[in-house]
Amino acid sequence: MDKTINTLRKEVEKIDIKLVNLLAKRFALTSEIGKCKHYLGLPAVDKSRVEQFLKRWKNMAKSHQISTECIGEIAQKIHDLVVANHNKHYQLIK
Ligand SMILES: O=C(O)C(=O)C[C@]1(C(=O)O)C=C[C@@H](O)C=C1
Repeated sequence: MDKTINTLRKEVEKIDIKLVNLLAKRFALTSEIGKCKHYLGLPAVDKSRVEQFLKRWKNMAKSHQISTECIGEIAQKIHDLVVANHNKHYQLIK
């Protein structure tokens, strides 16, 4: 049993590393988007893109049979962090 829990934890840790690496890549890309928005005079939030983003995440949650509410909260948090970063670094229009 001890061996099982340790093996499972090792797998979880590997996934955590992948998740954080992917998040770092996503934040780097959205930061570039923030720079583009600054030069193009666009606002930090793009409502239609947020809706698509949340819908995409929730659909993926459904296909994996995991909570759409939980995935929606994670997606919303990521979006809010991106918008905060856009506003902090690029002072985009509201
Ligand atoms: O695509 C953009 O315009 C972004 O700034 C990226 C992003 C996202 O994290 O996916 C964040 C803020 C916008 O409201 C929409 C989408």
